[in-house]
Amino acid sequence: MGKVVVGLSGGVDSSVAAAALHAQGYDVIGLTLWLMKGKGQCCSEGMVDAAFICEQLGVPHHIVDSRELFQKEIIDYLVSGYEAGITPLPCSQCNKAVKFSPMLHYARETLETDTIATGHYARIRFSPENNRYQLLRAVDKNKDQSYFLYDLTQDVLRGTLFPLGEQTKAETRRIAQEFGLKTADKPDSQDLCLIEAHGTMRSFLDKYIAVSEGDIVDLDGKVLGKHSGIHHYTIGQRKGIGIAAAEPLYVVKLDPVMNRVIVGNRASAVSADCLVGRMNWVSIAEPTTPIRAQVQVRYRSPAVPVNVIPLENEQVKLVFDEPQFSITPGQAAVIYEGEIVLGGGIISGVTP
Ligand SMILES: Nc1ncnc2c1ncn2[C@@H]1O[C@H](COP(=O)(O)OP(=O)(O)OP(=O)(O)O)[C@@H](O)[C@H]1O
Repeated sequence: MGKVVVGLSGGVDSSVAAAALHAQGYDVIGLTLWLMKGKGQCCSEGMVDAAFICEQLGVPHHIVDSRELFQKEIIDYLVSGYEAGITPLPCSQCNKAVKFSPMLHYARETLETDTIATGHYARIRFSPENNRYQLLRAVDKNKDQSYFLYDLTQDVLRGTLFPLGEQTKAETRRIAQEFGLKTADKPDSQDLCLIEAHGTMRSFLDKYIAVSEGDIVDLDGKVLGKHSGIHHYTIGQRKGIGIAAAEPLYVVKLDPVMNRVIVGNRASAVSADCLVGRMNWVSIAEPTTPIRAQVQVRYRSPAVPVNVIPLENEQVKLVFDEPQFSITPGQAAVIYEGEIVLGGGIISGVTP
């Protein structure tokens, strides 16, 4: 069956991915990327649990110190994004720049194999019609992580296995019990790994970004109150604005130049279209004419019907059938056709 390098976080999903491939006859090698200092997944606790799983399976375990890469690609990216008034999405960036490509590189250079695997819930299949590896949603729609994987390249998809893509999370837990894995009852991670390590996004960002008080204003520029730094806010946010008003107020814009948070009613936080940059076309070649599709603008948002208009420089314009609430620069817009991820990119702005 050949050799496969399995990315082990120390959680139940990657443990089951490794155990299942091992049971199928693969030569499994566990690989844990050390991403941050501190306890928790991706950190010291995760490394120890991953080592335990490898010992249980009787397979080698490698640890690669990736803290510098994580700092540069994720922490610096987050901090500069929040300073600039956007709400960056770290997970897709981490998958692309910290996990998949570096893991595949390590597998090729050090372990002499072209195949890696992770415990992500998504599916990959080869389409002979257009000669591309396609990315699909997982069978378990509640666990589907395809949204975070839209930025993977054909080279990475060709070399990647997702052993959990066809099963539900409940089945994964049951299989973990059957294999008697130490991680079988380990709770699911609830949040971003960074947040689990730092408490809240706010406390994480406060370590890096100085408090800088400014005005909260309405759409006409009238000052309604004070904020303690635009990085504490995100588009569409309603709670925690701290201003009494006749109707609920939402954050509709963050202005880093004037250091202002702009708020308005719900109708003003709705957009008919948006621009998306840094597009990566996954399952199809870059289209040259508009296409009909569905788009997901946040991880937990439903996919909604959209016209996708290709523009120059890896950009598209999305025109929603129904205006969408809280389109947030920095988040990913992932374009689907049913189960298939056509492509995705980063929301760069909305048309006022
Ligand atoms: N530090 C790491 N080193 C190597 N692989 C990792 C690491 N963190 C995550 N992965 C891989 O990415 C997959 C998805 O990671 P994610 O952070 O979404 O965790 P998860 O869905 O809770 O999975 P798990 O239960 O395996 O932690 C994991 O199943 C694992 O294969």
